[in-house]
Amino acid sequence: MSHAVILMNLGTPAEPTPRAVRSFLREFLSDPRVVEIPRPLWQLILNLFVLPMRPKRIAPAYAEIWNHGLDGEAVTGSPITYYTQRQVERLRQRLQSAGDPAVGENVVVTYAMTYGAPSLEDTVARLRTEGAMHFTVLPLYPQYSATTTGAIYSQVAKVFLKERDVPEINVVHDYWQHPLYIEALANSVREHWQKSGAAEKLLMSFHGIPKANIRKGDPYYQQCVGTAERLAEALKLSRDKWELTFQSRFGKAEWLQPYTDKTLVEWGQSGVSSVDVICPAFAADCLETLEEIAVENRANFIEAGGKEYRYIPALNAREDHIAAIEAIARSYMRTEQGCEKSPN
Ligand SMILES: C=CC1=C(C)c2cc3[nH]c(cc4nc(cc5[nH]c(cc1n2)c(C)c5CCC(=O)O)C(CCC(=O)O)=C4C)c(C)c3C=C
Ligand SMILES: [Fe+2]
Ligand SMILES: [Fe+2]
Repeated sequence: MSHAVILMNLGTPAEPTPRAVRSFLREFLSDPRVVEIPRPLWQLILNLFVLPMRPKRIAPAYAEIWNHGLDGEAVTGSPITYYTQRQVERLRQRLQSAGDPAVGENVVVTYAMTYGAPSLEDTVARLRTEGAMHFTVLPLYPQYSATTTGAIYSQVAKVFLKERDVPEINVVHDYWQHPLYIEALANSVREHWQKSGAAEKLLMSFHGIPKANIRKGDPYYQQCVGTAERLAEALKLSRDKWELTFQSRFGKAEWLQPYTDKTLVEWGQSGVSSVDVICPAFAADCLETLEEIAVENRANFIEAGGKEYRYIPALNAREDHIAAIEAIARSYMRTEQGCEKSPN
């Protein structure tokens, strides 16, 4: 009998083809946690406009990042899956060699994706047959949003809906202010500065969500601001040296601002010559960092007059990141509770 730790991230298409991207986007964008437009209207828009067109446009971008890593890392397949698998391996090593008998040999570490494969449902079913009694689900989203972490809570509830003896489940809510997460981010910036020198500005770009979600109570914006302020403080950066922006806008509604792409163009035009970009909301490099930030926005900035643009990789499987993830997982695991089966 054992504890199972399940790392979760968004997911990715099975292949970088329009067909596979369409199937992934259908599942992802049909989730009412992600798009809150009333169902019949959204299903119409999704089936008439988004799914016939977007996959053809996005598949070539996926093809560009497929098998491509930063700093010569030999990535295979989709980077988000590759890095999540490396995180699992490193966390497994740390937890299993911890010498803590309550955790030690009894802990199983694996991952699931909210959309695409492997699903949470399949993963939990497999772990149950292997004897897992306690589950710690760790969404790799440092900042809570109903569109990401909230969607995982919904899936957890659904997976156990038909079970009589529901196991003990802990879901990590957020970790934007965890000191080890902030420290790992700060270390990654400092290492980058040591290698390449510090640029004029540090841009902290977070994945956006619709602005209306914040008005309805999503705490995501406040947690992004909190993260950015803590990171700037750890780096001893004065307020004029950094900015917080939001990327990856989707659809016609107003999203959180300032927008990353607009800010970089304005900076290029107004004489900012060098910029370092970090994406603290992404635990693993993926399409939104490797393509949108490292390629598209670089081109925007240079075209607008900027000279040097450097993307600081996501924390991925860095040891200090895994140390943070380990501490967060442990704080949610009730190891003092044994894993024995109830007497019958
Ligand atoms: C309404 C649409 C979307 C919301 C809200 C949203 C929030 C959100 N997403 C992430 C993290 C990731 N998103 C990724 C890709 C992606 N996101 C959307 C749309 C919304 N995201 C789309 C349509 C896509 C697919 C690409 C595209 O068609 O543009 C990814 C990368 C996946 C990969 O395969 O590499 C990540 C990671 C967060 C953190 C977030 C809210 C906080
Ligand atoms: Fe997204
Ligand atoms: Fe246990």
